[in-house]
Amino acid sequence: MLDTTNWIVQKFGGTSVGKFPVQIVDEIIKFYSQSLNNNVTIVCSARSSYTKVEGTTSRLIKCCDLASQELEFDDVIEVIKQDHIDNAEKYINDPVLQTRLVTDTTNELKLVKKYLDASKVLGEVSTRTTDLVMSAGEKLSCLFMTALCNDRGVKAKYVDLTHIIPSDYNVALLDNSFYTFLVQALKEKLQPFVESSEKIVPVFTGFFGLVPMGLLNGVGRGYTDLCAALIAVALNADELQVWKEVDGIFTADPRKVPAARLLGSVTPEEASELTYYGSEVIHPFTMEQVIRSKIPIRIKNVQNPRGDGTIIYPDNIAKRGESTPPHPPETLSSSFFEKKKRGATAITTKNDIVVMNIHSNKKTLSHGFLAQIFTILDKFKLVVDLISTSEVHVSMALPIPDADSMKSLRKAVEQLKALGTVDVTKKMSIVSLVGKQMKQFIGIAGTMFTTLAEQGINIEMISQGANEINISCVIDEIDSIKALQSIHAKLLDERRPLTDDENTFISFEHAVDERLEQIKRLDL
Ligand SMILES: Nc1ncnc2c1ncn2[C@@H]1O[C@H](COP(=O)(O)OP(=O)(O)O)[C@@H](O)[C@H]1O
Ligand SMILES: N[C@@H](CC(=O)OP(=O)(O)O)C(=O)O
Repeated sequence: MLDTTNWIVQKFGGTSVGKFPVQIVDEIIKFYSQSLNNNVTIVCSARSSYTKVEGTTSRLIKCCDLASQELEFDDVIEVIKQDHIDNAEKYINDPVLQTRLVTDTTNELKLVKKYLDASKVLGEVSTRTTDLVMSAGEKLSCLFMTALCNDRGVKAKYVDLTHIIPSDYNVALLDNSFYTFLVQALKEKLQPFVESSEKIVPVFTGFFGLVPMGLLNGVGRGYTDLCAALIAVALNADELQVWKEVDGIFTADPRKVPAARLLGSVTPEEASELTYYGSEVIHPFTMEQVIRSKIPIRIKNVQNPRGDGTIIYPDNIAKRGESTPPHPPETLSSSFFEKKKRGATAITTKNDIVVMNIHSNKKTLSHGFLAQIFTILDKFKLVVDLISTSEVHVSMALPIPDADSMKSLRKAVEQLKALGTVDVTKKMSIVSLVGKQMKQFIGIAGTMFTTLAEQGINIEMISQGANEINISCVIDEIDSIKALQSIHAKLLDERRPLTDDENTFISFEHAVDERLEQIKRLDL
């Protein structure tokens, strides 16, 4: 028998809560908890009415920046307050629930003001204060979603995770011992719901506490995915559902490549690479936690809740309760296990890339040369996405998405000039072809680069990722859409004629779903 707990964790992003709250309650939470009779836990991010960059988290971070410069931030808090009060008045019908929500919202923002007033006097906002201020985004969003559930006939209870990590808890790294500690703490928060005879949906703030080095440094934006993953682990959930405004993971960004196809399944490694190289699908730290507990992740669309979505699951690990894949039950068709995806899975681009070339002046030994370069980059907190080196020459692609990182780059270049000649090319883009099986597929890199040449696109730098599931190159940003569309047409469009190398190509897209279905039918 499959070992199920009947718990499902549903994570809703900030723009989904901002734009589709009623659909979330009526068509998603109600469907799973009432029609399918699952036990549902929901985890929400801070609301964004339009886009994440203009959303509540971004506004709260802005308040921290202003306070650290001893500038006024009250206007920004007022915008957040008004936005949430208007929202409460628009969606919550029950007057008691509405009044309570408005009061709770006002009180949370008073607290934010108190923290920031103190910081403004000091002219410094500590990482702890930044975390406390940011936590308000998820608190406001979850107070609202709890009220909305109760208003629409789904019994729900708000759970605040801001203080789940004790203030004296100290670690230098967010390693497995930290996550194990957090999962245990989450289990304690969940216990009353698990033991309750009444069905109550816990609404967890998608902000999991004040981490020792600060959440932005330790995890970064998009932390709610990780929070939801840890809750799924604590519940031993049957599935973690990440609800977005896209049907799942496509072979390319569907906004840029109209011919992109929805993928039935991808591996966690592929999902991580796609997210890192420009397709913001899921926070990369999320996967490790749930996969360790053998919990599948499903990406689904709030605007199309009955769609299958995309499942993220390893192709070499048995699901919970399932025998290990190398020894499949004999009744499973052997052809099923022989299916191999032979080509690329998806293509993505990442803009705002700067290419930096450094030619050594040969005054340092080659090993010292690289060490010094990285010491300088580290000092200015600059990240290197791709690198190619020879003894005296280094080419690097660095993501420089904003004015602050550009300032850091300029300072770094000044210091790097002591090592040799440095040149910098801005407005570049990384094109990455991702696929778990690509490493056995010899012609694929050749086809990718020939396609770019045919389109007259100049390649500045090439790198085949060390993990062998990613082939990347750097091109001019202006050519990125043309590159995406032409490589997609050659290597990912199913209607294209197969190349010689690909005549054994068999689609693997629904492999995980199929495998689970077959095993369920066997009633092991
Ligand atoms: N390969 C891809 N598959 C699916 N979406 C992609 C891909 N690459 C880029 N995207 C874009 O990522 C976005 C993710 O969805 P969205 O729900 O807007 O994110 P969020 O959860 O952060 O609000 C979509 O707008 C989509 O166009
Ligand atoms: N609100 C946070 C956390 C988050 O995960 O957001 P979202 O789920 O909307 O990407 C952020 O903006 O980074």
